Amino acid sequence: MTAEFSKFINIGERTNVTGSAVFKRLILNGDYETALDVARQQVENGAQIIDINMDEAMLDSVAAMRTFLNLIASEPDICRVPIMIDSSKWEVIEEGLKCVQGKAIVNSISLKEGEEAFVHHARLIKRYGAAAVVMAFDETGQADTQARKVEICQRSYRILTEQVGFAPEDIIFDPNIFAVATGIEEHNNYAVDFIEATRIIRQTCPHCHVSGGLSNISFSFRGNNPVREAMHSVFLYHAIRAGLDMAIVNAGQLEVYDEIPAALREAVEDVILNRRDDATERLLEIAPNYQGDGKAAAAEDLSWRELPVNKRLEHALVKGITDYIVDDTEEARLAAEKPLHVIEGPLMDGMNVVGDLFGEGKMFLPQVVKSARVMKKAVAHLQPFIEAEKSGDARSNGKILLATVKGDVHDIGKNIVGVVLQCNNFEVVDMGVMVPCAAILQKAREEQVDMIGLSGLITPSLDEMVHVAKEMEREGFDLPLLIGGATTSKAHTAVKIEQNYHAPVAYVPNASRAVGVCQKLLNPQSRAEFAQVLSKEYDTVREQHARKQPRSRPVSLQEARDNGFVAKSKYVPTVPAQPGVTPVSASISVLRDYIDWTPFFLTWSLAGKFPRILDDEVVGQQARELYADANAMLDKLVAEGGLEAKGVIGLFPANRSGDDIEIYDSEAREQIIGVAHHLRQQTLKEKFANYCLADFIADKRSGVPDYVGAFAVTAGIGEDELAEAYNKAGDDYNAIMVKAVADRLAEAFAEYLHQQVRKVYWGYAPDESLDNDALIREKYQGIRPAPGYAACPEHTEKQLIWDLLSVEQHTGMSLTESYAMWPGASVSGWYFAHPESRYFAVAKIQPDQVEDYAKRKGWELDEAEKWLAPNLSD
Ligand SMILES: C[S@@+](CC[C@H](N)C(=O)[O-])C[C@H]1O[C@@H](n2cnc3c(N)ncnc32)[C@H](O)[C@@H]1O
Repeated sequence: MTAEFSKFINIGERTNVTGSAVFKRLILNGDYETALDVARQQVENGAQIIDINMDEAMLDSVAAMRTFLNLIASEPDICRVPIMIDSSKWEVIEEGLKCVQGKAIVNSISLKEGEEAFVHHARLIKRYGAAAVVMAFDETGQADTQARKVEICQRSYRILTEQVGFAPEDIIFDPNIFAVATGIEEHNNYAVDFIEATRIIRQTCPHCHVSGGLSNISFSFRGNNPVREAMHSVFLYHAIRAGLDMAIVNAGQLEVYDEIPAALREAVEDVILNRRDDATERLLEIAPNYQGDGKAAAAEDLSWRELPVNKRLEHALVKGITDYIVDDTEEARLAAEKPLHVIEGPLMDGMNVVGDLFGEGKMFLPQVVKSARVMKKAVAHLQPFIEAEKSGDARSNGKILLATVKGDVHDIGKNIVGVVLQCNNFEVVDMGVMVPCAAILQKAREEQVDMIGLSGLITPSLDEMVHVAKEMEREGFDLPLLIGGATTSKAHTAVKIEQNYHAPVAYVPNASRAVGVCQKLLNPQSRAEFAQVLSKEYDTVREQHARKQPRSRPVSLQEARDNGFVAKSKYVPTVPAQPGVTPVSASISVLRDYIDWTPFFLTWSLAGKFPRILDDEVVGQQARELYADANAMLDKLVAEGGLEAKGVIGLFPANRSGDDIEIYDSEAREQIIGVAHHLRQQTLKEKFANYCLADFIADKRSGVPDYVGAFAVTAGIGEDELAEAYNKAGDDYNAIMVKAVADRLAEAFAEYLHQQVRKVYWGYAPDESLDNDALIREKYQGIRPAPGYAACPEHTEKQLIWDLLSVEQHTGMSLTESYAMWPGASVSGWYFAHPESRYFAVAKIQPDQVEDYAKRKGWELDEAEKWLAPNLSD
């Protein structure tokens, strides 16, 4: 169940004029800006694909689709998820396909109008490299029974794969979710028909996907959301097990399966699984009880204290309660033959329950980390007794070495993985951050570990991981290798790492996957089988990668420059009120008001936008607890110190020279004190410019005096020491929490300082008045692009900021050999004041630009290729 649930993809449904009255009104009124917010909110709320539908009689649907998709294309925080172009009109779909830059999904095609039209549309979709939703619909109508659903999908599959040459992994069947409990007897088996058909389709049509529109199932309970949500959860619970791997859902409206009151769950399950003839009547009977706040609030319940000690230990572990753990552990020790038996018995049993619940999606990451804290406390209590008896160590599932690679300092994700593995009885040897390859390999030998896990956040770490894999091969290692971290991906693992090392290499996208992967790789029976699955999967990824058409046509650097950004408005740059370099500091009590909390919850794998996440049906309770813990940590930091925020800014006369920005010592503009080198987008842009950050600064030939700013801030001075102290006390939870909070404070500092720069230090927007929400949405004039991010992806440019601002001297922040910033909780970047300046992605560049960039930087070509690797076409 773990794997099925964690692979399930939810598709956002709000950007659909037929399904959302709000979205329809916005589009009809031409308010595309606010409509974009609807799309953004969905992504922020965890949608992994967004469905866009403009089928409305009053609309020019073709034009509306084009306009909206083009706007989305320039919003990096929206277009990072795939787009599903949803229309019943082919011309709308085709227009959509022309606009979407990444891999699109067409929703939908079917055999409704016969084979010829179906094949024709499929061929066109294939030409665009898109995937397709294929409805279970044929010449005689929409499939309602299991047999018809299966028959139509299998027929479609044969036509698509055999006649059209459609990649099977690009086929998403929609076998029609219809409403149940309608009072019409023939409808009673609809959910079962869907679930069983899904099972057969997934078995008989290899590599295909199955999706559906979830809300249909509960249509007859409109107006009773608790019952609808329960129906959705129960249906998903069974359908996902049968092979449903995506669905159009409102992720915020799902009840946790295990939290559905038992009587309601049973009644709903009777309906969904068609278990009794009177199922509908029984559900109708009890449904009103759950309307409104049918679920009574739980008072603190200490009845678990009455349970036998083993069950109390389990309860404390599952609930993360440390209050009684030492007493309970002691009671268990006195009753046990040996102290070690308490660990191997009730404590491990309890942790297995935690592991299972987490694997099943019934527990969330922060809860698991809290469980680990309880476990550590119990083990710490037992340790002296174990040592006194010299009764040896408890047997673990295996020993895993974890390290953040050389040049990288980020470790929150790695630490979370470490804790989750420990919770599942793996022994973890954590080597920390910036660990050179040789040290990793030496330690692996010394400790005789069973597996090595590498982590990294910034793009240069990808190369370092390739290096480690090659060295493992050269030195004859045979251990499985795990790859994880924000910039790693299955594609990179398949294309760049796996082929360099003969033993299994597994890409682990998040902490919840780590346990399953490690278990499979460490069990001698399943290892070979899993290694085969992995290697097949990587073969497919490599094939797909090789087949992938370039998303858009490249243009020459000259053509790109000819289509550079030209300002629409007449803009006169403002002279900075306080030019030169200014060290700055801020107190944590000020910065906490500028925190953007949404990414904090994501760090802990809770998806949803703040503050709405606090009331979320699924994760709300967890989110509230986590938020309270973070604020308690902030209170403590304010009261006791321990964490310090320091920064420095610089505002300089500057002018553009080609794609470079020359930075001058003074208004005379004679002495260049630094040159910022920028990259230009190099794919064909029909409606937009080929952007380069230098375009936002006046050309030196224009004679217009312009300015650029730079900043570096950290809120991490002291974070490592604080985390270490928590670690020593066995409190992983707060060790991770202090870093997660420091990370938020650093971003808050960047936001706060940028505001001060606009209003005071540079002073080009003295009257700006924006609340924190507007600041987070970047509703202000100007941008602060950060080297390593999409508009300026080349990391070595941070060195110029360090030199111009004497960053190390003013703040203590340093750069590693991969240009990661230390402390980890740090942010740096440039300030641009131009009212039309914006973020964009440089994306893939061509050899002519690489050569030009190398020349400008004074580099050999291979050095340029190394640093620009993520932007080069393979
Ligand atoms: C990563 S978020 C950080 C702010 C967010 N509120 C937070 O607290 O995490 C946005 C920042 O990333 C950087 N950024 C985002 N997109 C970028 C792009 N395309 N190019 C350069 N920098 C970008 C900018 O510094 C921007 O202010």
